This record gives sequence, C-alpha cells and structure tokens, in this order.
Amino acid sequence: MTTEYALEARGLGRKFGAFWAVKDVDLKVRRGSIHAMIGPNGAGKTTCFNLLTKTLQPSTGSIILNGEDISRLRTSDVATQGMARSFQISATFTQMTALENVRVALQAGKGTAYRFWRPLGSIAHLNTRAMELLENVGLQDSAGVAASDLSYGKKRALEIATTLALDPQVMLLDEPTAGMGHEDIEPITELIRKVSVGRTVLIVEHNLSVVSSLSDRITVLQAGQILTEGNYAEVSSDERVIAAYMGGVEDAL
Ligand SMILES: Nc1ncnc2c1ncn2[C@@H]1O[C@H](COP(=O)(O)OP(=O)(O)OP(=O)(O)O)[C@@H](O)[C@H]1O
Repeated sequence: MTTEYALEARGLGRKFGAFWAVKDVDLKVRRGSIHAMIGPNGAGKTTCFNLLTKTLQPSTGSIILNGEDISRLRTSDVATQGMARSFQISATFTQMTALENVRVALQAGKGTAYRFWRPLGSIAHLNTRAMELLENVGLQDSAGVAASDLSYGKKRALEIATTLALDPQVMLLDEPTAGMGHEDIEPITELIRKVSVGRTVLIVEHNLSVVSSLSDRITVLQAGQILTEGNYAEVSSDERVIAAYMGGVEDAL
C-alpha cells in the first residue's frame, strides 16, 4: 500500500520507572523525504529512535509503517516490512573484512545466514552484490580490509552499506556523523543524500549543518516531547528552539 507517510508515530511514549523519556510523540515522516530529529542532550532522540525501530517497547502509542500498525512486531520482523536501521559495526564483526560484513548483512536480509548447504554459486552471487554495495558507498578499494582497520568515516560508510543490504524503503540513521572530523562529514553527508534517493530516511543527528543541508523536515524534541516541527529555516528561527539549546545552537544555526 502506498501511503503519504511512510512512517508515523501516534501518541508514542516510553517511561523508565516514573520518568517519561518520550511522551505523546506524534510524528509523520513523508514518503521519499529526509526527516531529521534533533534536540538538546537528553531530549529523547535515541529513545524515540529505538522505539521507532522496535528496539525498545513503547509504554504508550503506536507505530505505523506504510499504513500498517507495527507496534506489536518484533525487531526482527520489522526489516521484512521494509524498514532498517543503521547499526554500528559490532565488536563481533570488526575482524571481518568490509566485504564480509556486507555479505553477512545480505544473508541476514535474505534469511540465509545459517543455510550452509547453499551452493557456492550463491556465495559468488552475494559477493557480487556486496561489491556493488561497497562501490555504492565508495568502499570498493577497501573490500578486503578488516572493519577495525577502516578509518572512522569509512566505518560509517560501511554501516550504511550494511543497512542498504536490506534494501529498505525506510531507513533510520542514528547519528551517522557522530564523532567525525570535518574531513569525513562532507562525504558522509553526500553519501546519505545519494542513498536516500527513492527511500524515506529518518535521521537523528547532532550536527546541525548536516541537518540543514540534508533535511526536508525537522522535528525538534525537548524533554521527551515535540517542541516544534518545520523546515530548517522555520525551526532555526524559532525562539523556543534557540532557547532549548540555551543559545549554544545560535552559532551553528
Ligand atoms: N534505559 C534508561 N533508563 C532510564 N532512563 C533512561 C534510559 N534511557 C534513556 N533514559 C533517559 O531518558 C532521557 C532521554 O534520553 P535519550 O538518550 O533518549 O536522549 P537523547 O536526546 O538521545 O540524548 P543525547 O543527545 O544525549 O544522546 C534522558 O534523561 C535519559 O537519561
């Protein structure tokens, strides 16, 4: 079904003990758009991200993907519904090469990770597809390099390649430029722009210049709730947003 909004949250909330980390969040992510979620430290962005990707169970509300309520689905089932999140390449996979990381992601996407009896031909097929994905993110020359030996920027690019391996309609990226130096930010921003074509992307991002250059729409969270929403010009001139960042954001906006 094609709906105007690829992803929606309705009355989404999550309590930790008596504390609401996310409360009454209504979010609509328009199909084909890049939508950013920003907010000061502790605003609830990560919690919200984890709720939307079903990594965390909501205390209240529902999540609608392509018009279907996925609130009761398990994380593992969400990928089959066309939504995938970026994962940091986990410690387990750092010794594997870039190509192997993408191949595992491809196998996971196809549910063939444990089907060892598959003929070798299909491994060759997976390798071809994995190389295409590496090329897509500019890592074709790093295929044989262990993930742990990649530069910071290249690790992030590899994470995007492993997310793309699932060919998601809806892609959620959690702080893709976190901890990056200036030299890596621009290429990753361009990469996100490129791989977003034909998909819907929700991105949690601290770097406001990345947000301003990528996002069609921005939701600002504060203290677990939506403070405001709009395009970059709108939210960056909103006094409440500036106040929420306690002025520190003014220089960046
Ligand atoms: N598992 C948890 N148990 C208790 N409190 C939590 C838990 N996870 C998050 N919180 C609290 O919920 C609030 C929102 O946290 P969250 O990490 O979602 O914010 P954030 O906007 O992602 O922050 P940052 O920008 O610093 O990453 C914080 O006050 C945090 O301490």
